[in-house]
Amino acid sequence: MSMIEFHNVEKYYGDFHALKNINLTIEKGETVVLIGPSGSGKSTLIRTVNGLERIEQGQLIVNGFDLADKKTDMNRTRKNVGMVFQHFNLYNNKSVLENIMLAPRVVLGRPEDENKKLAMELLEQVGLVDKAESMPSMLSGGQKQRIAIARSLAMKPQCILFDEPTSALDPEMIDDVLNVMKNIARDSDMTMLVVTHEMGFAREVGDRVIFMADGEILEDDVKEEFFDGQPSNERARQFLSKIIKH
Ligand SMILES: Nc1ncnc2c1ncn2[C@@H]1O[C@H](COP(=O)(O)OP(=O)(O)OP(=O)(O)O)[C@@H](O)[C@H]1O
Repeated sequence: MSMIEFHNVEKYYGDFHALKNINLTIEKGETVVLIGPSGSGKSTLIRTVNGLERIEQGQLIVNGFDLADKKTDMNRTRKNVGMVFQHFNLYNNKSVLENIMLAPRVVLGRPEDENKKLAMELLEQVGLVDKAESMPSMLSGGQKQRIAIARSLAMKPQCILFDEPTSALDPEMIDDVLNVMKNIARDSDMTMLVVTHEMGFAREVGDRVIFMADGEILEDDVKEEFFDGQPSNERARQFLSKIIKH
């Protein structure tokens, strides 16, 4: 069974056609990078995978559950699908440790000692053990994002969605976050779907690169084909030459 399957998916915002005939299969353990110009539908696509956006037509199967089916229990589906946002979305009135422990405690009922042990291990993994008792307001953007990643991992999801995780960060923070993501891609069998403009990340750890424009997927290539060959789509070629130049 694949992790994510889009079959002829359509999504509208009122009259605006945001996703057009999306067909896409992502296998378990794959790291897929989604790129494209602003407004092309990348966020919309990624947000359909954990039900933050509902689809109007077609079929979207995530870990065996059909998200277009109103009877599907979205809470159950979401347990398996983590998400990391551009703006971190930490709970500002809770400590770093509490941010990481909250969902596993409430949603999974994980026992407190086991929950804390895993949270500390994850803090170690993202290099922030010394911040366990800090409040989010005391952290830099890069540190907040690494905590947001640890919080997502604490649910032990099978799939994790990243929506421009480094776009809101100062340049010197970006590598710390990308390195955490690279380690996850290398060391875990988690499926990762990543919207990013960081082509170094895509080249290094992506398995596939998908290019979207105007709500459509115009390219879906293994990364060697995308970067070392030339994307066959003209718009993808232009986009790539523009972002690689900058
Ligand atoms: N809730 C909404 N209501 C109406 N239109 C929306 C809504 N969300 C997104 N859109 C529109 O859908 C289109 C796709 O938006 P989306 O955020 O998915 O693009 P994107 O490729 O992620 O862009 P960016 O790189 O700028 O984040 C845009 O034209 C946007 O204005």
